[in-house]
Amino acid sequence: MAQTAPQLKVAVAGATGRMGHMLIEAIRASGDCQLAGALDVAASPAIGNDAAAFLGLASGVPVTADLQAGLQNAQVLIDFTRPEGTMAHLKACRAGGVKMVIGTTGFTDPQKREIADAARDIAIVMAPNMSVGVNVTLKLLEMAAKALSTGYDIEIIEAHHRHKVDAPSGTALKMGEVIAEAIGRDLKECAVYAREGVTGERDPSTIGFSAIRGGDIVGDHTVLFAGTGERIEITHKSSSRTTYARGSLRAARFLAGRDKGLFDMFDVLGLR
Ligand SMILES: NC(=O)C1=CN([C@@H]2O[C@H](COP(=O)(O)OP(=O)(O)OC[C@H]3O[C@@H](n4cnc5c(N)ncnc54)[C@H](OP(=O)(O)O)[C@@H]3O)[C@@H](O)[C@H]2O)C=CC1
Ligand SMILES: O=C(O)C1=N[C@H](C(=O)O)C[C@H](O)C1
Repeated sequence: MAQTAPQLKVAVAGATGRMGHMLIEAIRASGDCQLAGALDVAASPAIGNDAAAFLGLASGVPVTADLQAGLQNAQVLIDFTRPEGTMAHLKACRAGGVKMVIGTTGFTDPQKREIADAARDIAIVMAPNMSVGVNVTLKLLEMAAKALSTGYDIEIIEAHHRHKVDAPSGTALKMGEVIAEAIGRDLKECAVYAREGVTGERDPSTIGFSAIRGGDIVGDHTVLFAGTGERIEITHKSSSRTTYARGSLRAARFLAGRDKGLFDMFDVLGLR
């Protein structure tokens, strides 16, 4: 008799959001993962509906706001919601021994510390960008920043859709952190998030951020190293959210072999 391989049981938080839908579609198409739960806010009109109804399909998994019900069959929760939602899900996952892939952005430092603390009990992959391309770009930036640490002004420009609620994007901040670390600066001390009025000349030790919001832009990031007589631009452009969903499933599979610890996409992709 043919043996069927065991499937990874994955729950999705923010199941009716932009990423939630992409994830449910990717899980159904994967062949090795199974949708095991679908969470959303209690006020969502989709509560009680089948989580795959937006695809015209039946998964047998209802959208629920009850964390215990949504997590009871899951090995991993993939969370693309808001920081306050993620923190509530984190507590439930820690209590229930459910691993987490966290794609949500906009966390405060205390929230990040709480996530790191939870990783003493459960395995977590957390990254502001799950795409392979962005994570390879982060490695390119590390190299470029080291070579261009003096004589080049560093500016990070990001553009996203009109619905995005946090700025700068988590990816832009991560780019800033990677660059700052590569050249021995502290992003908290050198980041400039806004310029208006008489700003004075640019301080060469700063890293500037600019955020554009409009239309349906999926996510563009450019790091500009502006020198005298030349400038270098390293750009990544997302044209579809499928890359984030595929990366999230890679992260979920990576967690299948881990019991605890905090990991990122460098760990998942072997880029460390
Ligand atoms: N790491 C990565 O690769 C990527 C990260 N992101 C990040 O993922 C997050 C979600 O993005 P996106 O899918 O576009 O956003 P959406 O607004 O489309 O989806 C968010 C989902 O989370 C739900 N939600 C909102 N607040 C809460 C809460 N307090 N508790 C539980 N659920 C909640 C929303 O429900 P409702 O709509 O009913 O309020 C919605 O279903 C953002 O932080 C974004 O920056 C996005 C893309 C890639
Ligand atoms: O909100 C989004 O859409 C995205 N958010 C992430 C971020 O804040 O970096 C990743 C990607 O850029 C899309």
